[in-house]
Amino acid sequence: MSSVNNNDNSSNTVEKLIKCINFAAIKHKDQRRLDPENTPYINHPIGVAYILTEEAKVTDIDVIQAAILHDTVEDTKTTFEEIETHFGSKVCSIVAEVTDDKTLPKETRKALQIEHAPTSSREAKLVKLADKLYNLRDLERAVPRKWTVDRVQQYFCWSKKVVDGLRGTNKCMEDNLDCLFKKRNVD
Ligand SMILES: Nc1nc2c(ncn2[C@@H]2O[C@H](COP(=O)(O)OP(=O)(O)O)[C@@H](OP(=O)(O)OP(=O)(O)O)[C@H]2O)c(=O)[nH]1
Ligand SMILES: [Mn+2]
Repeated sequence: MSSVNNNDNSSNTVEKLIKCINFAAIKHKDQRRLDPENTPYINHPIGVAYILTEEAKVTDIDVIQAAILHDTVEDTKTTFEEIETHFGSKVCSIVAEVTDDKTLPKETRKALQIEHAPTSSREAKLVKLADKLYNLRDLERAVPRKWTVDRVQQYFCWSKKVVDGLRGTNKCMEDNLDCLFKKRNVD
């Protein structure tokens, strides 16, 4: 029966995704976005994964899992050991590539993103492109609490420098990002 075959593959994929979503939801449970509505933080990693599946047409399950988990180590007490134990070494390595070291000064972290973008793996580049696209769209939608108009513009300018190092990875996301940069006169 064909349903047996279908079930084998797709139920495994669904299980992996629900496991990631559940893990990230628990880890981010006390966090909110900085928008005026205090949106739950988990909307961001889920939205990043949704950009990858719906717009970028990415089907690599490791990339989608890494997208859902991408801010857990950076922004919560989650460790890379936990990620590796629950989700394996491939997903863990993608998450590691897109995780900033929050012990470094902000200026250094921002410079390192620009420096590391061109040499990162294709999988990490996909997650980074979707992360930037989500955050820039979010900035268009609402200005985060305590952010000045100038800070918003600086974020666009810095993002363009990171994105320039990620090019040649996914036309759909790069075109969408370029539209946003153009609207802001960022080049
Ligand atoms: N646009 C927007 N961003 C918000 C909001 N709430 C939280 N953020 C987060 O803020 C981060 C960008 O703010 P910054 O001040 O530049 O960065 P920092 O957290 O590293 O200090 C993003 O982190 P990130 O996802 O790790 O990406 P990255 O920009 O550090 O690469 C983004 O997810 C919101 O309401 N709108
Ligand atoms: Mn993020």
